[in-house]
Amino acid sequence: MPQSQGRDKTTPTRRPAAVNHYDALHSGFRWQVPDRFNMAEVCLRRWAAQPATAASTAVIACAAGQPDRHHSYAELQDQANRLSNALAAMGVERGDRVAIVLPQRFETAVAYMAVLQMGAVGMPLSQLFGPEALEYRLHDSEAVVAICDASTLDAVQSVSDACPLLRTVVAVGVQPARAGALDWSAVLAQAAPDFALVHTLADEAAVLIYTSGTTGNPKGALIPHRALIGNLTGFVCSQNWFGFDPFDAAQPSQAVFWSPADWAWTGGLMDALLPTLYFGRPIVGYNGRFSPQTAFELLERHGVTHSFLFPTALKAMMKAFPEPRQRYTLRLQAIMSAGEAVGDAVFAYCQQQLGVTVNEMFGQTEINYIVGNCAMEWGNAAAPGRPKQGGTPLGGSDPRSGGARGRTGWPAKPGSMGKGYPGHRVAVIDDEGNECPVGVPGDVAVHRLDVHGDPDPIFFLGYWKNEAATRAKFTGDMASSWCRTGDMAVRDADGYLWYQGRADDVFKAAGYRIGPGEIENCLVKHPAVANAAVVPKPDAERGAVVKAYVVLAQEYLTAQAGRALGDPVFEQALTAELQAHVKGKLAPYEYPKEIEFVDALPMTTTGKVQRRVLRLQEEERARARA
Ligand SMILES: Nc1ncnc2c1ncn2[C@@H]1O[C@H](COP(=O)(O)OP(=O)(O)OP(=O)(O)O)[C@@H](O)[C@H]1O
Repeated sequence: MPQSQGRDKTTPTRRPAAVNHYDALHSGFRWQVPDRFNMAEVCLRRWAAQPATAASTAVIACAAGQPDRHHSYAELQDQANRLSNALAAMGVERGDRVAIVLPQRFETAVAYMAVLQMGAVGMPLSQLFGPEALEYRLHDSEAVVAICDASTLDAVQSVSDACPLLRTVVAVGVQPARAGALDWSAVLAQAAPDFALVHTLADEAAVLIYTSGTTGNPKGALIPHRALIGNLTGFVCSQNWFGFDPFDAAQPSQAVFWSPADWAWTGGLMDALLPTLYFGRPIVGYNGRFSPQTAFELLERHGVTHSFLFPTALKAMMKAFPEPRQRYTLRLQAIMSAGEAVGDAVFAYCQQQLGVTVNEMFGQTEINYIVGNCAMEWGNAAAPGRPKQGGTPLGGSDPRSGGARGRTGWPAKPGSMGKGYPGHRVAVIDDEGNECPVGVPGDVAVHRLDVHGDPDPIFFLGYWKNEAATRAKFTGDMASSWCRTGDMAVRDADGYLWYQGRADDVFKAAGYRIGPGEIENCLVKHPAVANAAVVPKPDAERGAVVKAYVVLAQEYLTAQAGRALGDPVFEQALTAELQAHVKGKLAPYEYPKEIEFVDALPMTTTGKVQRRVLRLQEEERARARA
């Protein structure tokens, strides 16, 4: 699997002439987006319909202290059909929002497939959300049904009165059944096992995903079915992403996928769960808390070959297990990382300690998979344990044909987030919407039309009930203009983008533009530092000075023999050491004039540092000082 008979004709299959470099990949690529397209058709129905693939594993469900459970594509389809029928009986119609408030478990995959195949709109909500966050999203989205489990039922029920349109709550695995909630097993047992998929328009809404709220109030981004097609060049261009040519029936894959990214987040849903099912492979779903040890245990136990590991997870793994292969046997072939800048410390760790060139990706909920590296070097002997690969479906020389070996994509530059993936016209633009010259920072933007003038399918449909915010995202007419990401980058002479920070996080100190990412990355390279966040501290003379909030690595603290945080001598010495460390590596004006040691940084549920919270704290403190 995947088999040729299961291959859908809707995805980017065109092979340009054999080429060996980025420009040709880019210009040779044409989108093929059908009028009608449903994510559940390509992620599930085509596999479940074929005897050869129906019995293969779709989800490996794991939870601490419980045996692993393998669920096949056939089982996934059967359960999804039953749930679709049940939801229809509850009055759910095409276009209605269904909240899926579940962790990584088999039923979560069932819920998405059921909702998608009936043309309703899935709304992922994290199990980590408290009542306030849930109420905001359930109310704003006007969801009619919420599907929960024991980890989320109380919180959802506590706000259901405040969400008058929420008619039904379904509870997975909650025994005894709770008043006011329908029991999942009973609901599915009573429902019919056949369901006819709704052939949605490619442009029709599939999921409503609220952004993580790193920079402000979360906005609901409405994502159409076609966005999965838009993501595909990213998936297949990512370095050895699926470890096989997904369009080559003669090369069955052994790829196994796992990501700690919550399936309720764009990264977990659109970059892990759905693409794994799209390629007919098994995904490990771990229902439990992330820890570096759990991560390595899962990678080893399931022989995970492909993982989306966001930078916060990788940093924690790097600090806890600097040499993991001394303890764990890993089969990793590909790591994608996104959500925050990867930085060269983590990049080096992946290459040297995990044996994989990390493929950094950049995107956002609204336009998900737009920039990245494509470091495929077919027949690359430097990558231990990596099987021989097929050619990229987007073109490129194929080593099996005896043609030229070497790069088919574009190699990763450590610290850079890569180039625009084929099919997406990506640029760095200024305030007026003009492309910035090489080396000049600007806003990363994607054009609605690709290099051929065809609409790029990756785009969201707009923000839910927020036309003003939708319009503000574009430089002009929504159908034919640039869409700003709100993230700053510079482009180098080779066309690689170097992340500078969110427009909101970049600040000026003593007249210099400071992008926090570079300084944070430098701090994390010091063995004492587990994580860091850099923000401006208001300063009467210089406007602002660079301030770093630092979380120390547990291993470092343990080795300090009695010296600890709170001891001013220890803190002063360490501050001076960290300042010298940054001064030795970056521009003189970039070193943090002030360092504050903290136990933890404010994070979103998706594992991103909320610099905004720290910045506001600094502003408040400055007001109090004045
Ligand atoms: N490779 C990367 N390097 C640096 N930052 C990245 C990278 N990939 C993604 N990001 C950051 O993540 C953002 C996308 O995250 P997401 O869509 O989850 O919402 P959010 O921006 O965190 O939430 P909100 O819009 O509510 O503040 C990007 O805009 C960018 O700031």
